[in-house]
Amino acid sequence: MTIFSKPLNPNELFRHQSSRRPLLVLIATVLILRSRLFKPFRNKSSSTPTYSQSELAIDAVHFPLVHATPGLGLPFVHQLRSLLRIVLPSLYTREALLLTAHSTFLVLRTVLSIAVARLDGRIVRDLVSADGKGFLTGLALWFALAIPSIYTNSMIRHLQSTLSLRFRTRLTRYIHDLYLSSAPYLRYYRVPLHGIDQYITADVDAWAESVAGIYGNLMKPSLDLLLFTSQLARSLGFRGTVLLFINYYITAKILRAVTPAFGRLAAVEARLEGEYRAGVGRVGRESEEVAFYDGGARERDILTRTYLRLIKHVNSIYKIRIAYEWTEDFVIKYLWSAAGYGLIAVPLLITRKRSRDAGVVDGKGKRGRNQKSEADGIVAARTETYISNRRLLLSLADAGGRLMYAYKDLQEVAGLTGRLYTLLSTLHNLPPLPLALSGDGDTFALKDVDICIPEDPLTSPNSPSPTPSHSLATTSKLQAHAEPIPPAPSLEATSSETLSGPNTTLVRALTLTLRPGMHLMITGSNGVGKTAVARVLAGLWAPGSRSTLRSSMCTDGTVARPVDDALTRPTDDADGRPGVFVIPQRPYHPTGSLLSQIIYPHSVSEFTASPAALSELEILLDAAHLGYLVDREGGWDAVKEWRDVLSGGEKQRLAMARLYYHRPKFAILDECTSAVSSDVEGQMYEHAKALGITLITISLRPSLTKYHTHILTLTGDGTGSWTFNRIATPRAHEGRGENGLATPPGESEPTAGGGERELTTEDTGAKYLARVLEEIRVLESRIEESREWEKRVRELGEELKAK
Ligand SMILES: Nc1ncnc2c1ncn2[C@@H]1O[C@H](COP(=O)(O)OP(=O)(O)OP(=O)(O)O)[C@@H](O)[C@H]1O
Repeated sequence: MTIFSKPLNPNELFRHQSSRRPLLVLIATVLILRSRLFKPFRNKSSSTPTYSQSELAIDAVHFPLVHATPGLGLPFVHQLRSLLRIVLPSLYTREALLLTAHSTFLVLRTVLSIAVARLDGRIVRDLVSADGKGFLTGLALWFALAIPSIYTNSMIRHLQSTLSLRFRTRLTRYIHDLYLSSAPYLRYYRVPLHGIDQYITADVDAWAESVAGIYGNLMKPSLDLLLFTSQLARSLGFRGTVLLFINYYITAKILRAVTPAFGRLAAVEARLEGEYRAGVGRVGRESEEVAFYDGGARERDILTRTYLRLIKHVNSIYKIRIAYEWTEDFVIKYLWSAAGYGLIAVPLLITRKRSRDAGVVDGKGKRGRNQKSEADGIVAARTETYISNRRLLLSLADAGGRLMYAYKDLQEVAGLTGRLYTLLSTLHNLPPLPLALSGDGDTFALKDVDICIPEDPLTSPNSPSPTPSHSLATTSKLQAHAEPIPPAPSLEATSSETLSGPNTTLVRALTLTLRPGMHLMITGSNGVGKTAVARVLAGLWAPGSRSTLRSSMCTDGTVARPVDDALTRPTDDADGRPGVFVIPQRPYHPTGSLLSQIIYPHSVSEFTASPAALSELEILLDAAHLGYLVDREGGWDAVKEWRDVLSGGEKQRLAMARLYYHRPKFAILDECTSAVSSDVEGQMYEHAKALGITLITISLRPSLTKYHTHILTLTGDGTGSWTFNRIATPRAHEGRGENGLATPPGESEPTAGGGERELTTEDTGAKYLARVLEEIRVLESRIEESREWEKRVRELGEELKAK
C-alpha cells in the first residue's frame, strides 16, 4: 500500500487517493459482507452433510493407526491436516467463506492499527505546533476511524465464534456417523477407548474453539509483526532494523528454552478430565444400586481420588506456567519496551545531533527570522515520529506477546489434535465384522464355530503393524471392497483391559441349525458362554474356528476365518419384519416418551408413517401384562426417566412388549424375564410363539424348557464342549419329570434339516454325564431353596399357634 511504502509524511495521510485506499477497501469489504452475495452460501451450507459408510471407509486412508504424539512435529501437521479435511472439506463451503471474511477483517485490523498510529502522531504534532485546524481535522479523522475499528473488532470475534461452531458441528457429525455405525462395524460397541464421551463432547468443543482461535491468534500478530516491522524499519534505518531482528531472535531463544510441553500437558489434562467425568456419570446412572449398597462414602472416595488426580495435574501445570509467564512478561513487556525506547532514541538522537551540527554551521552564516519557526517544525516532526513509532512499538510488543500466547495455544491444539486423531484413527481402523450368509432368509445356522472372547484389536500381537505404509486403515479399506471380508476381533466398549487371557475359547466347534418353529433354550452354569453364543448369533462377535487355513483371531491360538458358511442368519423381510431381535439381560430405555420405549429402535415418526396404530400397542401391552401402564404414566406421550420409574419386572415386561411390536422371525432372549413371575413368564413366551416368533432363550430356569423344542447345554467343563438335543415331549419323558432336562444317550432325534448334532451312545457318554451333573446341580440348588421355604412355613405355623 502506497501509504506505507513512503517514508512517514503525516500531511499525506488520508489526503491523497492512495492514502485513502485502506479505508475504501474496508468500506467495500463491509458492503460485500453485508450484501446478497453471501446469501446463497448461507442457505446452502446451513446443514452439514452426513457420511455414508462407504465414504467413511474411503476416508480411513487419511487416518492410519499411528501413535499420536502431542508435540509440534511433523506428525502433528499430518494429524491436523486430516482433521482439517473434515471441518474444511473444500473452498466452496461456508467455513471457507467465514475464514476468508475472518482473514480480511484481521488484515483490516492491522491496517487500521497502523492508520491509528499515524493519526496519533499527527494529532500530537499539530498540538505541539499549535495548528488548531490540523488538530480538529485529526480529531475528526480519529472518530471516523473509530467506526470501522470497532466494527472490525466485533466482526473478528463474531466470525471466530461462528467458525468454531461450524468446525464443531462438522466434526461432531462426522464422529457421530463413524462412531454410531451399524453392522458390520458396530464401532460404538467395539471401540477400545475409555471415556469416549469426553472425546466426543469436551475435546471436540475445545479443539474447534482452539483451532478457530489459533488462526486469528497466529495470523493477526504475525501480520502485525510483519507490517509494523516494515513500517518501523523505514524510520529506524538499517541499524535500527538489525537491532529489531536481534531483539526478536533473543526473545525467541529465551522463550523456547522456558516453554514447557503444553501439548502433552493438555492431552493428559483432557484424559484425567474424562476419567472424572465418567466417574460422575457412573454414579448418576447407577445411583439406585449405589444407594442400596449405601455406597455413597465409597463412591465419594473414588470420585475424590479421581478429582484430586486431575487437580494435582492442573496445579502442576499452573506451577510450570508461573516460571514461563514470568519470563514471558519480562521479555515481552519490559525487554521489548526497553529495546523499543533504545530504537526510537537512535534516529532521534542522531537527527538531533545532525540538526545541532547543521544549526552550528547555519548559525555562522544566516541567522534569520524564520529560524524559530524552523526549530518548531523540527520539534513537531520529531514528536510525531516519536509518538507514531512508540505506538507502533507498543503494538509490536503486544503482537509479540500474542504470538507467544499463540505458541502456547498451538501446543495445546497439538495435544487436543493428538487425542481426536487417536479417536478417529481407532474408529477407522476397527475392521468390519464378518458378514453372515443369508441362506433362505429363515434359517439360523452355526457350522463348526468356536465361540471365543475377542482380543483387543489395538494391542493384539496378531494385528497388522500400524505403520503408515501398511496401515490398518488401508487394510480395512480393502476389506470394505473385497469379498469375503476377513473377520474382525471385537470387544466391549469398556472392557479392553480384560480382553486377553490364556484361554479365551468358551465353546468349541459349535454346529447347529435352527428353522422357524425350532425354539432353542441355551443353558449351562454361570460364565460358560451362553451370552457369548448370543453375541455370535446376533453378529456382535465374529465366529471363530480352529482351522489352520484361517486368519488369526483368539488369543489362545484359535483362529477366525473368512465368512464362508460359518454363520447363517435370517434376513429382514421386505415388509420390515426383522430377521433377528435380541432382548438383552439388562433392560435398556432410551430417552423419550412411553411410546418410544415400545417401538425402540424405531422412531416416533417411523411409527406414525407405519400402518400400526396405538390401539394395537395397547393389545401388545396387555399381552405383556402392562395394560395399566399408559393410564398410570399419563399417556403415550409421557416422558420420564423410565429406568427409575419402572420396576425391575415391569422393565422386563416392557421389553417383551417391544419384542411383540417388532415381531421378528427369531428372538434371542437373554435371561430377559428373570424378574417376572413364572406364570406371567410362561404366558409371555406362549404369546411370542403365537405371534410366529421362534425363540432362542438363554436361561437357567428349567421351568422354561417346556416352551422350547431344543436345548443347547454348555457343559462348562473347561473344554468348550456342548450338547444339542431335541427336548422330549412329555410322553417321551414319561416318568422323568416335565422339564425333560436329562435326555439319555441315544434318545435325542436329529431334525429334518440335518444341522442338528445327533447324539450316539459312543460320542455322548462324556457329554451326557456332564449334562446330568449340571442337572443335579440345578436340582440341588432347588432342594436347598425348598429347605428355606420349609423353614419359613414352620416359622409361620409357630407364629399362628402363638396367637
Ligand atoms: N468382553 C469381554 N471381555 C472379556 N471377557 C469376557 C467378555 N465377555 C464375556 N467375557 C467372559 O466370557 C465368559 C462367558 O461370558 P458370558 O456372558 O457368555 O457368560 P454366561 O454364560 O452368559 O453367564 P451368565 O449366566 O452369568 O450370564 C465369562 O467368563 C466372561 O467373563
